[in-house]
Amino acid sequence: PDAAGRRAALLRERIRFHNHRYYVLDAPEIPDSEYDRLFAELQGLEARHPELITPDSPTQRVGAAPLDSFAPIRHRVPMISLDNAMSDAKLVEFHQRVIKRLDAAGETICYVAEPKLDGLAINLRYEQGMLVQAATRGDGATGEEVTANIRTIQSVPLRLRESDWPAVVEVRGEVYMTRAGFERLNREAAARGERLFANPRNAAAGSLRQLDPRITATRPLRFCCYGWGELSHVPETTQFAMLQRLASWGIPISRELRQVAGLDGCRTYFDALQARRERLGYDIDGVVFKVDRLADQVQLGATVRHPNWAIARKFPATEVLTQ
Ligand SMILES: NC(=O)n1nc(-c2ccco2)nc1N
Repeated sequence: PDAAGRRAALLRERIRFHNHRYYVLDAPEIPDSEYDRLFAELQGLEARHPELITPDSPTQRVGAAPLDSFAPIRHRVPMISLDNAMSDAKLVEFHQRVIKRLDAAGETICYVAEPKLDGLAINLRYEQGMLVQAATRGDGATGEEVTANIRTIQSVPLRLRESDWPAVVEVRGEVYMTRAGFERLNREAAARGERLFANPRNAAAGSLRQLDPRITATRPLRFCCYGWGELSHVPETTQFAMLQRLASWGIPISRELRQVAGLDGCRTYFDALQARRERLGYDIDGVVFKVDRLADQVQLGATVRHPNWAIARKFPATEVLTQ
């Protein structure tokens, strides 16, 4: 490609790097003014040479035409939901079932622990490293295609970093809104005399359900990965290592992700997150524990409704007193 093509490719790569630093790592390396200059230069170059525009260009995040409806998408791997443990006794029962099914009496099971985000579950499909499709969970078997809306979320990479990813990578995670983003959104809606959202989860769901991606683009949505769907091959042997790999490809994962040892490790993590619940900056309704070894997950399998290798240890419902 000629000089303009090379310059466009360089700008895309540098803007993608700085987007990752800012939106995924929350650790920008350059001031906003320099970022804006790079972005404006790429926009100018693409305006003069439209043939240089690529689907993964950072300028292609805001969709144009609104849709009439969302297309149905059948999940290659069903998106099943977590079973809930509403008490410590139920967590003990879950752990004892794991021990029994793995015939692991006397062994210490390693679990992966993370906050249970209160948003909505999404599947992101990447082919050859490019984001090609995004779908809601729906009923677990069939969801709705929301690709244009998901592309407006800055923390969702349009193209995976590195090049050691499998040909097909389906990323699963939660689209959510921080409390600060939710409160700013409602302040702006109130100033315009519009209806307010009841909570961040409804605001996130409502923003993704917009047929016009230009509206979604104005909403402060975030994405956090917690797992995966179809993978052409699985390059790691544990849940924790697999999530670190997804993070190396530019996918945001929870900074609260931890490996914990056995039932006591789960209890300690649960108590710690419950104590910090109000200071996280985003709504969680519990913590999730998953058996770390993928071979154990396969051996434990799943029922029609839930995996046998994961549990959501929920917080007691808080009494919300409506004024
Ligand atoms: N909502 C949430 O934070 N989830 N949901 C899962 C999940 C759902 C099915 C398997 O894993 N994991 C986490 N952290």
